[in-house]
Amino acid sequence: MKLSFRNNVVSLAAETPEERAICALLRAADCHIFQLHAATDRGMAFSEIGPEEDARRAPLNIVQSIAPSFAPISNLAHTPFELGGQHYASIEGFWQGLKRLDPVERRAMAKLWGGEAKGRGGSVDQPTEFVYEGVSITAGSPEHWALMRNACEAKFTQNSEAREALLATGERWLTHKVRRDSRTIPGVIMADIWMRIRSKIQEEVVTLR
Ligand SMILES: Nc1nc(O)c(N)c(N[C@@H]2O[C@H](COP(=O)(O)O)[C@@H](O)[C@H]2O)n1
Repeated sequence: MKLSFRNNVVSLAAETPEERAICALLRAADCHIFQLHAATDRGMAFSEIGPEEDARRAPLNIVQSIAPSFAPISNLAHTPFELGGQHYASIEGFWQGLKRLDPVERRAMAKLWGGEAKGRGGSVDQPTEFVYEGVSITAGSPEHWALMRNACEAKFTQNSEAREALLATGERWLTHKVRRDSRTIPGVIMADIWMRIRSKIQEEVVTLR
């Protein structure tokens, strides 16, 4: 094995068939992070930490423009689900519909997703009080957030693509930082909802094994 250290890069070149076999095995860990153990000048060892993204444990900011593998987590994504006997095309369609007091308009919002749901919803202010399933709710209250949590639970339970995307975030911290934070569902509350649902689904997966 030839060993060199130049420009902060440790290079190892296989010379024997055995060493080439080890290199072939390590191809599965291409781009993974390894920790260097070099306590003496006789040799060294590298222990695997894991894939780069997981190893760095960088928080993931869940927004519509995130990498496609995580995009179904976004509230704007087209992730059909049902709640209270009603069909919704996205969480955003559900959430923005709560701003409409007219049931026909609320149902129309339920069919939307993406920028259209966000844009049409943003064109009206959230009334301070609104009624959902016969219950009067104060905008921006924990009861309002509970509606978001219920809708997200329905989405991640019923929509396998969204559930797999959420599980694929592993243990990473989730955030929801957007240009202008919502006054009714602040980003920290939204991210907390996703992480709590993720923990619940992870526990269910473990119990099913
Ligand atoms: N800019 C932007 N990108 C995304 O990917 C988003 N999910 C959001 N925000 C969503 O908008 C809703 C709150 O809107 P209001 O403050 O009630 O108008 C909520 O679903 C956020 O996730 N923004």
